[in-house]
Amino acid sequence: MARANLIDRPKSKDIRQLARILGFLKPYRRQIVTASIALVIASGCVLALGQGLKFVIDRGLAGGNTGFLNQALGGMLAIVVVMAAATFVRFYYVSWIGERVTADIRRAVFGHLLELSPGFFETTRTGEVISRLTSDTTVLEDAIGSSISMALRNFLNMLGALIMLVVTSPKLTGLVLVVVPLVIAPIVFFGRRVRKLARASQDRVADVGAYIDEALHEIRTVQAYGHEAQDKTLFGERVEQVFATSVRRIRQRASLMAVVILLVFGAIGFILWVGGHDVVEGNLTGGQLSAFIFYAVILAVGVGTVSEVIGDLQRAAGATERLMELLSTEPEIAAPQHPQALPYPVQGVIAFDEVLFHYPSRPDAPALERLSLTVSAGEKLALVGPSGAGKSTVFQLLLRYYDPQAGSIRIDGVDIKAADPRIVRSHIALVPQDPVIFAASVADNVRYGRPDATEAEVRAACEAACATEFIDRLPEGLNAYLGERGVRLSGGQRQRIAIARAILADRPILLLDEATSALDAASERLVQIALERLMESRTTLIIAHRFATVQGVDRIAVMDQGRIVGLGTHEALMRDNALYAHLANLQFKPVAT
Ligand SMILES: Nc1ncnc2c1ncn2[C@@H]1O[C@H](COP(=O)(O)OP(=O)(O)OP(=O)(O)O)[C@@H](O)[C@H]1O
Repeated sequence: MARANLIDRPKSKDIRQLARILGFLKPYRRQIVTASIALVIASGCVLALGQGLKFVIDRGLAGGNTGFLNQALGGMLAIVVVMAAATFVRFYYVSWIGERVTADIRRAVFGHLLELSPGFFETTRTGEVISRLTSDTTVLEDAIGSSISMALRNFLNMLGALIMLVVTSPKLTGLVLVVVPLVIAPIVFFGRRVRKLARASQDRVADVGAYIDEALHEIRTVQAYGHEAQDKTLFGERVEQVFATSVRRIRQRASLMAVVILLVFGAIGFILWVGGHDVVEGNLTGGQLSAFIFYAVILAVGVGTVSEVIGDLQRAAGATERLMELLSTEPEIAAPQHPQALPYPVQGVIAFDEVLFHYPSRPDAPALERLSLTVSAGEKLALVGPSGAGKSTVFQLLLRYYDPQAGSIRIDGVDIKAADPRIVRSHIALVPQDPVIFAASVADNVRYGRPDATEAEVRAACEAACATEFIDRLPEGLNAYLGERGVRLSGGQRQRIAIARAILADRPILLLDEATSALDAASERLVQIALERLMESRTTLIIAHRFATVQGVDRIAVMDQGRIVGLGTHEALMRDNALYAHLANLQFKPVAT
């Protein structure tokens, strides 16, 4: 699929990709301007310090004039105070912008993901999407909140320092321009190797983590098969790999430090030597030479930093591209420009007319083959059929997760393709086969479809769903926390919560995918009562697995290979429809009493 390729495509390292976040920066113009002003002031102060240094040495020290010395030091102190204040403002605002924009991007991407049709998630690995939302945004946060500003700051410093160097001594500047690259190149080279090895170390550590996770998770199997000794050996090998990789990194790092010291001090010494001759010969003052060294160091630090953060910016460019790609994915199912309204109130008449549909990933296997079916308002219709007949697909299309390739689906006479999918869905309640329970309280789970419902309404819905019986026994009743995926509830209890949710949502159309899992007799009976209450006066489509259900509905549609092959009451179909009779004997569980 095209979308899957899109996800797997290697990402560019082109820094221009970063321009795509400009839209997110726009609302924060004021902060950006403030930070930029602070940045320029701080840079100016750094450069002014060099002049202060010159002044102190030439006028104060060399001149033996303590008055000048006091003045010069006072001036330098003032510059330092301004620089500290400007640095505070710059750091605060730049970091603030980084965090703010990351938060905005996270919200925008997540909000957008929720709008995408289920088809997108079938062809995209969820892990990949999660990683984009978490780690890619963190990479961006680092870039906006530090790397970009570091690059800008050092660039400004470099530029200023270069100008000051030329002003101070054009001859020495020529020398510096030759020496700085010679000093920086090996530092950058070793720096890259160290970083690469650091990443390798992290990967090895991740291997160790994964191994621990597996072994401890499966500790029962490990012990049952007496696998401890092998695990110790295998784990030991991984740990040693981490050690070996780290040692390589440490060696590089130690060399890097030695090289830095040698080169930097060597270069300073060399310039001092050349400049010293100039001072002796009277071409340069001591202060000028000191200022010169000062600016040369700033220039070198600037070059080093910029070349280092370029790697970060490239990473950020890749992250930006991945995030913006998600943002620019168009939902396949969207409301038309002028959506048609459903009549008010919605009666719940459903009509499938010659619907032909195949899933996007399986173009050669139609899931529905020219299916036609009409369900009148308030009718209860059961869908039965062998696995893969297309029963769930009927639900998916009615909820407009996909559009059919041919034919139409209407609700109260309105083609759902012409309506806003959100409005269509707002008239449909879904009770899936495996009820979805969110990690929240009972009340919040029931309120899911109607967040503004009062506590009394929630309780009434729970009562109608025969759920108060167990809810009241939970330590905090309606406010009890249900744990991730509702692990603290039994199957029958989860179903009743899902039913309460649908009762509270109170929508004219109900889609019910009956659970296949066996419940104990008492639970089964309660679920049955709850379901009957839920179905009352609603148009209901049920994927039925229970005998009590097919007996209680108005009509049953028998599906096979995407078609309807029988339609009628249980008795009539038992008599006339061989497939139904066969399925009924095989599938329907007897009613529990
Ligand atoms: N997301 C999907 N992508 C591709 N094919 C799918 C998808 N979902 C279902 N199908 C295919 O479409 C056909 C109809 O599936 P559907 O889930 O509607 O059957 P069903 O009658 O509900 O089956 P069951 O009772 O086992 O749930 C099957 O051949 C199935 O393999």
